[in-house]
Amino acid sequence: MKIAFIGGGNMAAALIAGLAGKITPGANIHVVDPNAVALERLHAGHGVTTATTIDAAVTAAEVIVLAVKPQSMREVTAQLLPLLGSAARAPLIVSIAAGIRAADLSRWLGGHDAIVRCMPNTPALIGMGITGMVASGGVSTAQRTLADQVLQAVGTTMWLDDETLIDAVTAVSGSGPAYVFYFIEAMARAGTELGLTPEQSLALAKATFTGAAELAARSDEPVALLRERVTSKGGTTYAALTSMEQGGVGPAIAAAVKAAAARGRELGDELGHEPGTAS
Ligand SMILES: NC(=O)C1=CN([C@@H]2O[C@H](COP(=O)(O)OP(=O)(O)OC[C@H]3O[C@@H](n4cnc5c(N)ncnc54)[C@H](OP(=O)(O)O)[C@@H]3O)[C@@H](O)[C@H]2O)C=CC1
Ligand SMILES: O=C(O)[C@@H]1CCC=N1
Repeated sequence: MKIAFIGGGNMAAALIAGLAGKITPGANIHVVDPNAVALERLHAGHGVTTATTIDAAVTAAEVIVLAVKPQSMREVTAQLLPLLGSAARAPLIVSIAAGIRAADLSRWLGGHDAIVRCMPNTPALIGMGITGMVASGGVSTAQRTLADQVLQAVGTTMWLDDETLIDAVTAVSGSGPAYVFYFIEAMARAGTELGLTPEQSLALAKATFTGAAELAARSDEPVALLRERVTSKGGTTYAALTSMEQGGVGPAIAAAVKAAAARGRELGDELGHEPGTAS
């Protein structure tokens, strides 16, 4: 299987680390990015082929992953369009960009509608990603299977029928690793303020997240019950959770997740409209 990546930044690097040598040899992965240093790192690490501009090797691939910032997507599709027209067969386009809608991509790509819009996350780097995915009308069964194979190589996949839900996936699991890291940082900082060394505190916070997340993942019981088992009556956890309730932590997290979803929709509106027209 030949896969091309347009954009070789953070998320592409996480996906390539999970894919190269597993689903396909690194030499079958072609990466385009203007940054020669980033390309050299990917080549040295995974044996991928590289180019600084979109070339024929991109359209020779069965799958083209669009992994640029949403703001770069229009420019990239304009560069891709002439090459797509001369490709021997229509490749599957997989977009991982937040906000950008499949209909806009299809329009920018001259009506090409073999598009899977998906939202992975950076734990893909260690094969523990989760990806929400939606297929547009022109995606064949074989191409859907292909997209699933690619994203399953870096974790689990969840197919959705309704593209608008991708903004919710983005808000929960796409951006989610950052919320977890934020929580780990805050807990570790507090532990240091309580007298632990930074190393001790960080190790405790990280191991607690790993252990609790794994316990929740492996358990059939409700997460609320797992939480209650930690919470001894009148004990320390009760004191902490009461403080969180009083501080509005739950609603603040809900508001943060909704802000991410709203930003996804806003990016789609802002970037999807034709220049010079209202969005
Ligand atoms: N980071 C994450 O956790 C996740 C990101 N995503 C999505 O993935 C996409 C990429 O995000 P991320 O990897 O974080 O961003 P990065 O900025 O790290 O990567 C984007 C890369 O694309 C390059 N680029 C810009 N223009 C072009 C072009 N014309 N042709 C080829 N490459 C180009 C950029 O180069 P330069 O920097 O020189 O402009 C950069 O190296 C975004 O759309 C984002 O929404 C989705 C899920 C999770
Ligand atoms: O922050 C962002 O916009 C991207 C999308 C999901 C994770 N990172």
